[in-house]
Amino acid sequence: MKKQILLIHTGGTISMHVNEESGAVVPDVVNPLTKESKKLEKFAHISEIDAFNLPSPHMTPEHMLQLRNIIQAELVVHEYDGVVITHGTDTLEETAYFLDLTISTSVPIILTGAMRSSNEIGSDGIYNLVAAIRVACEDHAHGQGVLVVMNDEIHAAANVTKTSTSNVATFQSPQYGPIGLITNKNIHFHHSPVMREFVEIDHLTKRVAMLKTYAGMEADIFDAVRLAKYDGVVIEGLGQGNVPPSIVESVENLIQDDVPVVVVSRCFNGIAQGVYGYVGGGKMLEDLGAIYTNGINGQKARLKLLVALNQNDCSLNIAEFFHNN
Ligand SMILES: NC(=O)C[C@H](N)C(=O)O
Repeated sequence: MKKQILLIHTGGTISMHVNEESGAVVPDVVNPLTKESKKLEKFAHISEIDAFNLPSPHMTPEHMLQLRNIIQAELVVHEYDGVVITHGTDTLEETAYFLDLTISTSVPIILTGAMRSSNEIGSDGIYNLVAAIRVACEDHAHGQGVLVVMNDEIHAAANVTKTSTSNVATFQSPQYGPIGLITNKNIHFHHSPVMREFVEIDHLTKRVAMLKTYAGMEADIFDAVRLAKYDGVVIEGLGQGNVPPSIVESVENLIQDDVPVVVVSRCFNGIAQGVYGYVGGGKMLEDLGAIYTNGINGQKARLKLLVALNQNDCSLNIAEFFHNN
């Protein structure tokens, strides 16, 4: 029997075309994917919702929360076997992770997108969408958390990241690899995320800033963040999570103001940790009260801190929440 899939569109290149006069890739008034319904019905019964039509750099955490609310409400009213979301690829990993942290369901939720718009040669949109629908129909996809399906691979939301500006194989999970792959005939899951996290939120009033460190960084940028009264700060540190000595005092000031400071690495791979005891070394920052975490990238650590700061019941200890992942 055909499965029931909820398909939610949010925009992105998968819903755009190249304007022949200007050569620019632009959003369509009518989503080109709506013309593809017949192709999709071969794989599942599809119910469609046009949530947004946004290039993904226009997505905000508020849109992500709206999307989460749509999904929660739909899953209460209908017995869907899976949910597929089309999304721009620039911030797709952020929406995927936000939904992963804030929706508690075993129903598969799959995000997909395209690197080439609907009328470009080698357009990958409809191909990825069909693959995502096939994965959403799979029994093995249940209970795996939010997944990203692109270019014949299945990735867990916490690990996946966009690695190339334009290559169709852009989505990779540097630490752990994909959790499954898709062939013409089959969907192969070969491992599962070991843990799931869930935070109940219904508002986003607290703000989190993220700063990337670099050789010779000066303190004034940090001080501007402190003056702007952000509620939390994520630092993309160097190597294992170290920072230039010039900013140590500013970090200390933030921590003394009770602003949680989470340190990740600007490295593509590996885990930031308090190892070095020199000025600005991770051990020193940890002793000052900076929070280290297990290998999520900066943009995801930022969302995780945002979600933690905006939790409904304040029961979550922020440092523990980061240490556990
Ligand atoms: N391939 C894409 O979808 C990129 C586009 N700029 C977006 O994120 O909306």
